[in-house]
Amino acid sequence: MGSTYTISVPATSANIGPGFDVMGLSLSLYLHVTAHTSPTATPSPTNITLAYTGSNSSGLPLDPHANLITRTALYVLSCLGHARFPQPMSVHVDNRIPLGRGLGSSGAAVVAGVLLANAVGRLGLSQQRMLDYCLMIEHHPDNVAAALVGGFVASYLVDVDREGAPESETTAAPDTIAEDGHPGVPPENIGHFLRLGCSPKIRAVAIIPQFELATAKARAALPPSYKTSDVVFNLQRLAVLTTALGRETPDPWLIYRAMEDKVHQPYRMHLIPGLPEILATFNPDNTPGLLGICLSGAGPTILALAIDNFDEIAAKIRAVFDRQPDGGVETVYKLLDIVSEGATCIETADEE
Ligand SMILES: Nc1ncnc2c1ncn2[C@@H]1O[C@H](COP(=O)(O)OP(=O)(O)O)[C@@H](O)[C@H]1O
Ligand SMILES: N[C@@H](CCOP(=O)(O)O)C(=O)O
Repeated sequence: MGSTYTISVPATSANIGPGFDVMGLSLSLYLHVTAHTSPTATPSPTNITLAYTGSNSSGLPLDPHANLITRTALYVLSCLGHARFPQPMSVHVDNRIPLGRGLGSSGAAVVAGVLLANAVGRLGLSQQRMLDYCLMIEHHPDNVAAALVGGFVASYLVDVDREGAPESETTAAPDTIAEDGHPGVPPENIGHFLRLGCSPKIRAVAIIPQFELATAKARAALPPSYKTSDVVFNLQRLAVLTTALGRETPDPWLIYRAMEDKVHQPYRMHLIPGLPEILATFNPDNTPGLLGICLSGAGPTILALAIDNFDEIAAKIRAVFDRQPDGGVETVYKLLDIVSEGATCIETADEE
């Protein structure tokens, strides 16, 4: 008898201002992957037939060795001695997370691939071990940790020099890392995470420009070193932010200031028309309900955390994009919840 595996992975917003490569929030927008065993299908070198539906799939490769989800799954299986899927399977992807917008689409794809391998190969990997595999593909832990465990998550990689973690890449795209070759069996426990409190009153206003910005390009814009005062600026804010979002009644100005950043946003301004004005203009006094505003991940999406007046906040941010030169920047608005559940995988036995 065959089985069906249904995997859901949330989108994530990384950084939340000062927490570059550290913080992630999981959001109510999902990548869904369904895999059916096809016992009567002819075996193939990978045993995978891949198909996509939905709008966020154009241009994505259907070759199992090139596609980020199946490539990740094949990588995990190969580390554990399986050259391919144990039996022929049709894998169907319904992706609601827009690509290259700073909402963690690649992190979600990697997490889905690891969960898929774990399920079809009956590998019995712990959540911690799954994170190790994710980190061999996507070297910054913020998106994958939040997508895997859900909620408001802080994470770190162990020291690369002493404990063998993959070096945090600044220029390589997630896609190029695994295509370069097999990243190798991960060392144990290379990433650690902690779920933090987040008030249920907080919702996420996501303003998504209708252009893609590859994370690799936005990472390449960052400088090789930082001024001590800029690092201290971020550390001060990050320490406050970790607790400020969890208070039952969020303090808007405390959070607003705690979401400022001098480590990545200033260097990415030129890649997102409107970002300087958006960050400089709106605050809790002139925009009631607003708690804080930042670039989501590597951008170009803007993330505003808020407790009220969501549509008004969205309209103000969108108006800035509308006013940009050469006809403005088209945007889509999504009001998202911060979800406490991370990635899930459910197995059901097919009826005979
Ligand atoms: N569902 C998916 N299936 C296959 N590949 C995906 C999927 N989601 C993302 N990717 C890959 O990740 C790339 C986007 O990654 P990235 O530049 O890091 O942006 P994002 O901020 O969306 O994570 C896509 O161009 C694609 O190559
Ligand atoms: N910390 C990373 C986060 C990238 O997130 P994504 O959603 O844009 O892939 C960075 O800022 O580069």
